[in-house]
Amino acid sequence: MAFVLYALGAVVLIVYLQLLYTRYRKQLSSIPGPFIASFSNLWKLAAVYYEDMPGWNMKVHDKYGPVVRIGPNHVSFASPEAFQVIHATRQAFAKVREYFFLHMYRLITIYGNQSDFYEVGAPVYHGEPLENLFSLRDVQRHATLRRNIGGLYTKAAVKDFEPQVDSCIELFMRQLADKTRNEPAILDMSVWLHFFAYDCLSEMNVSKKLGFLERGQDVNGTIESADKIFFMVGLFTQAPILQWLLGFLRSLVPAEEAEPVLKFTLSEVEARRKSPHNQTDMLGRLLDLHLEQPDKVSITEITAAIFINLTAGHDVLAITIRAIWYYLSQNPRVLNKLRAEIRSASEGYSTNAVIQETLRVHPNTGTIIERKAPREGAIIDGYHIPGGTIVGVNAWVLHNNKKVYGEDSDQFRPERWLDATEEKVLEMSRCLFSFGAGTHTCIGKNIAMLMISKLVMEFYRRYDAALAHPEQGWKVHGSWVTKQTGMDMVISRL
Ligand code: HEM
Repeated sequence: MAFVLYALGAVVLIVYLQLLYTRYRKQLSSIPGPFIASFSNLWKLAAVYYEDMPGWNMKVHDKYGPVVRIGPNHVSFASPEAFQVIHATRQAFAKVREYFFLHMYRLITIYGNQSDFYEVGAPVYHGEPLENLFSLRDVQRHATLRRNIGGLYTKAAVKDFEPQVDSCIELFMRQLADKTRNEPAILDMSVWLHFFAYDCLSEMNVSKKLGFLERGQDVNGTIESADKIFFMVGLFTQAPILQWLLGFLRSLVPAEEAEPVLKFTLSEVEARRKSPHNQTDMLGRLLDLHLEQPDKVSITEITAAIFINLTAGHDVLAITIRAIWYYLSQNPRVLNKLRAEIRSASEGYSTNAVIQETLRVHPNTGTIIERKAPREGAIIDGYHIPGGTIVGVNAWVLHNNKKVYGEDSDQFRPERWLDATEEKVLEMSRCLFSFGAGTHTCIGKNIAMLMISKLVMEFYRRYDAALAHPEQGWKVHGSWVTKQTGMDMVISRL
């Protein structure tokens, strides 16, 4: 009995000392923020659990200023200057990767203050993480892979994928024509636009649609299971002990069983290697590169690239497309301008402004994008940040900066991109964080822009979309990603 009491006492003492150490950790204790965040990850966990991280993150910056401690070892920054230092320059900070001792440390403590966010981007396949551009935290390996395959993602290169995009738009338009044959139809566009994004991405990567548009439903629950993974990852990566638990749970089921997209990718790569044919899609291009220079890209890297293209791309694409539909339905003035441009078949300048402004008002990531302060530490916005601290900027916070975007930064106004001076446009573009920044800028940006601009032009040439229940608005799930649901819209022919 006495032994149990001693043991309990020891645990309580360790936890108490741990709390004190975490709360008053040298240098971070002077950074303002919610009290609970100074010694636990509960603030971050709750913000994600209640699906309002963008709102909570903006509020704490309004309350505490441009530098806020949002976790024991996590600091959120708001200023464009901090954004440049942490994310956007050549010397920007690295993605989070743990040192061995810290890894051990977080396993034995419930307050562990490091997280290894990007670990989750690589499913463990045959005992090894399937490392890809998103998950790679080794700066050198990331740079080499990006150099080797980056040529396939340039604006010029992705133009070759136009036939795939056209075939998906055609199918989508056929479905809409069918549904609106006799009268306007009410469709949940949060779902239909996701079907388009996913089918189109799959067609571009492996010349195969997943069947969402054809059948008008979430085939094999693929989107539902992706949603669950995104939610779990968003939540569990907020606290190290949960992240460890997530890793453990994931290790119980073979990755290709738990992640249908991995299973699909593996079978597509294998089938194409067995019977190669000249397919103008991303897989074909990657295999050509492998045949020409096998040392440049391995089959494992090709598999990983297709896997991450499909998983990293569909959800964020759908988020941007939904936001365009939503904001256009709320802003007839902008929609009329856009239509006039579409009718006159002009350059697409205001289409770009609409897309740009949508990416600004509704960024796809809802949390800070985590980076690690270098070993020697850094001075950011007047604070000395010790090495190893997790730092980052939340796009929702940055995009609401009134000095950069004006007093009406909370309004959807694409004209801000058209009327501003060249200098101002440059400043606003430099702070646009929706596609990430620096060496980790989204490699799929040109693919996304091609798909989005073509769909916008085709849809609004033929249809109108108005919220069926404008008083309800939509539901934004502000977690790691900022997915929207509940977008019943009346679709009518023009
Ligand atoms: C509107 C659509 C998209 C948005 C807003 C978007 C956003 C982002 C963001 C914010 C990052 C940086 C993440 C970080 O640093 O943690 C990123 C990286 C990435 N994205 Fe996208 N993305 C989009 C579409 C796509 C598509 C279509 C693909 C694939 C074809 C793709 C593939 C990737 C990959 C592979 C990375 C990792 C790049 C690297 O670190 O080198 N994305 N994306």
